[in-house]
Amino acid sequence: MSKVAIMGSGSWGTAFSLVLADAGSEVTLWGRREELAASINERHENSDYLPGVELPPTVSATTDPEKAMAGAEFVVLAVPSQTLRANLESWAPVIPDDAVLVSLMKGVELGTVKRMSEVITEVADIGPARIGVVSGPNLAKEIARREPAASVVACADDDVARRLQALCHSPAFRPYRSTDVVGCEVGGAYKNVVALCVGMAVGLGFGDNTTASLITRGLAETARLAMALGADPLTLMGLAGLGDLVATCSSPLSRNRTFGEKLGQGMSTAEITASTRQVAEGAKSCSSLVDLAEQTGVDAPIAEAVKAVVAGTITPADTMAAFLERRTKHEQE
Ligand SMILES: NC(=O)c1ccc[n+]([C@@H]2O[C@H](COP(=O)([O-])OP(=O)(O)OC[C@H]3O[C@@H](n4cnc5c(N)ncnc54)[C@H](O)[C@@H]3O)[C@@H](O)[C@H]2O)c1
Ligand SMILES: O=P(O)(O)OC[C@H](O)CO
Repeated sequence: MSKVAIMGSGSWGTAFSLVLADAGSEVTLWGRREELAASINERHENSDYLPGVELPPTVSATTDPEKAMAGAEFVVLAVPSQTLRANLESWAPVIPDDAVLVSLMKGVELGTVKRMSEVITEVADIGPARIGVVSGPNLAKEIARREPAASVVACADDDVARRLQALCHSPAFRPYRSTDVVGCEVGGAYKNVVALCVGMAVGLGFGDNTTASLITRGLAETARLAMALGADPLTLMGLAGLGDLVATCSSPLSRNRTFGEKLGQGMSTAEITASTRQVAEGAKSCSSLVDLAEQTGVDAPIAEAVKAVVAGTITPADTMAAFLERRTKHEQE
C-alpha cells in the first residue's frame, strides 16, 4: 500500500484523497485547523469543504506537516497557487528525500509568473523527474460523488508518470499519461480565466453562442501561450486543455465561472471575495497570464479583459463590446 501525503485539505485535496484511497493508498491530509483534522479523523468527513461525503478509513488528517509527509512516496500539493511558495518554504526541510511532488494546483504565481512546477523546483530544489502534475475536468464535488471522470497525469520522466498513473487509477477515475508538464499547467491555469469571462457573459444574460465563442477563442489563446512556452499543441486539445475548459466554463459548480457570473451581475471583486472562503484561481492568475503573454509576445485579449474587469477598470458589458470591435483577422492568426 503506497503512503501519500496531501498538503491542503480544501475541496480538491479532500476529493483527491478519496480517489487515492479508492485506488489503494493510505492517505494523510494536512490542513491548518485542528477542528477540521478532528472532523476527518473522528467523523470521516470534511464538514467545511465536502459536507456529507464519507471519506474511506484509509484517509486521516493532521495539522503537522512532518507527520503528514513521514514515509510518503508521493507528496501532493493542493493549496491555493499564490500560497504555495510560502508553504513550501516551511515544508521543504521535512519533505522525504525521494518523494515525488505532485501539483494539483491550477494557477501561475503573481510577480514571478512561474508555473507551480517551477515554484516547486525553485523552493524545494527538486528536479523535473520528481515533479508531477494532475490536471483535467475534475470538479471536486463530482469526483467526491465518484462520478466517472478522466484526467491527465504528467511528469517529464515517463516512468514516474506511469507510477503516478497507477497511484490514482480508481474505479471512477481514469488518468491518462503525458510528459507535457507545461501544456497541462498552462491549460489548467488558463481555463480558469476563460471561465471567469464566460461567467461574465452568463451574468450579463447572454446565451450559448456567446459562451461557445468565448470557450473556442479562449482555447486558441491558451494554445498560443502554451506553444510559445514549449507545450505540445495536442495537450491543449486533450483533457487538460479542452476537457477542463468545457467542464469549468459549463458548470455552475465552478468557482471561477460563478465568480465571473457575479461580476457580470454587477458585484465587485471585493464583494465576491468576501462572500466565499473558496479560491477562484483565475481572479489572480489573469494578471500573471497577461504578464507571461507580454513576455512571450503573445496576444491575450481574454486574459487582459478579465484582468481589467477584476481590477474594476472596465465593466463586463464594455468588455464584451470591446471583443467585437477588435480588428477582424484570420481564425488561425
Ligand atoms: N475544487 C476543484 O474542483 C479543483 C479541481 C482541480 C484543481 N483544483 C485546484 O486545486 C487547488 C486547490 O483548490 P481547492 O479547490 O482545494 O481550494 P479550496 O478553496 O476548496 O481549499 C483551499 C485549501 O487551502 C487552504 N488554504 C488557504 N490559504 C492557505 C494558506 N495560506 N496556506 C495553507 N493553506 C491555505 C484552505 O484552508 C483550504 O483548506 C487550486 O489551485 C485549484 O485550482 C481544484
Ligand atoms: O471550481 P473551479 O473553477 O476552481 O474549477 C475546478 C476544477 O479545476 C475543474 O476541473
